[in-house]
Amino acid sequence: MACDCDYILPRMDDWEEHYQNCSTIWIKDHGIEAPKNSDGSLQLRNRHLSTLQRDVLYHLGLDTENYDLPAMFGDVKFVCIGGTKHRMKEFAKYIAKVLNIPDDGLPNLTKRSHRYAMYKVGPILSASHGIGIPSMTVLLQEVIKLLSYAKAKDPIIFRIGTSGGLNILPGSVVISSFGLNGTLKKSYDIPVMGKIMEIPSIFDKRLNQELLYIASEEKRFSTFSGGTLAADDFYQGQARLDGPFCNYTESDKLSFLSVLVGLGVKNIEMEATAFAALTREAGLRSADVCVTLVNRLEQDQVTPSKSVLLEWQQRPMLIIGKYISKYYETRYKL
Ligand SMILES: O=P(O)(O)O[C@@H]1C[C@H](O)[C@@H](CO)O1
Ligand SMILES: O=c1cc[nH]c(=O)[nH]1
Repeated sequence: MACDCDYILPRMDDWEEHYQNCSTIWIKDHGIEAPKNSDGSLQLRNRHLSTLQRDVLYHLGLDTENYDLPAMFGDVKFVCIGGTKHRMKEFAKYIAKVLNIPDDGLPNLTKRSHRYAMYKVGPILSASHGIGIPSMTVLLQEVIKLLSYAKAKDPIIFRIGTSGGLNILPGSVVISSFGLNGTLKKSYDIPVMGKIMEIPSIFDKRLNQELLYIASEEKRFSTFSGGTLAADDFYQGQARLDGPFCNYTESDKLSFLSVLVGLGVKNIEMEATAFAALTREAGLRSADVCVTLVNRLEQDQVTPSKSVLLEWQQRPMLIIGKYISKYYETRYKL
């Protein structure tokens, strides 16, 4: 198939075929080669793992000896993660309806660990990750190992989250094009043995554009593509004035937020950098799709009612649900 990497929007029908066949897409989007096996399963680049007789995925409550991971998870094509157990169960129920798959009561597959929640509906895995980068990366790294051991083929992973918006109407959705850390760098910086390891935090451009295209059909709310500040804190880390500590002024806050706007940042949450960085390192295509709960240029507190918040949290689910059903429609011509 001829390579035509610059198309995105008009030819949605052959996207999957194109991804499978065009080896330059990943490199174009990420600047590195995807570490994948020839069958599309993830290749773990850690030679120490081969010395383990069994690998215990401690926080998932699963391991490679007592569970047949290829039989349990080998068919996974899409993984969706998000902060809360409730949201991820709702997503599992929603996607079961969209794909017309019985949901078998949705047992929590991580119940032996009591840490996160994970549900499986056909080829879709839905897992909660808690708040912030450390909690999310533990879940994500164990899911990456799980997908690799299961030999899942070319999986795609989404985060469906909530955030504070910058200059956009609350209830709008942002699909992150890059993650910015608290020092305004496009990287996930993690101390490893006394030194900072920096990993770029740029999202897959093509997936971002496809999701934006799909979201543009939705008329009840607006969706934007833009940068996302991944703060290490909900309060001072996000320039809020309503935390228990604060030694800056409202004008400091507003000038910081306008610096962010000038850098193309559309929203603030607490995971985007690490999510972009680790999925890119793993060769996993990913997108971070978050609804905004508040316009941070106007207020700090999250004040909408519970029912409004729950309705807004369904918006990223709608976009991802449409993407997934489009994937199966185009593949199986449903
Ligand atoms: O996926 P969620 O809604 O948990 O993402 C954001 C970022 C933090 O984890 C949390 C803070 O309220 O919400
Ligand atoms: O303002 C917000 C709202 C949700 N989540 C965040 O991290 N920040």
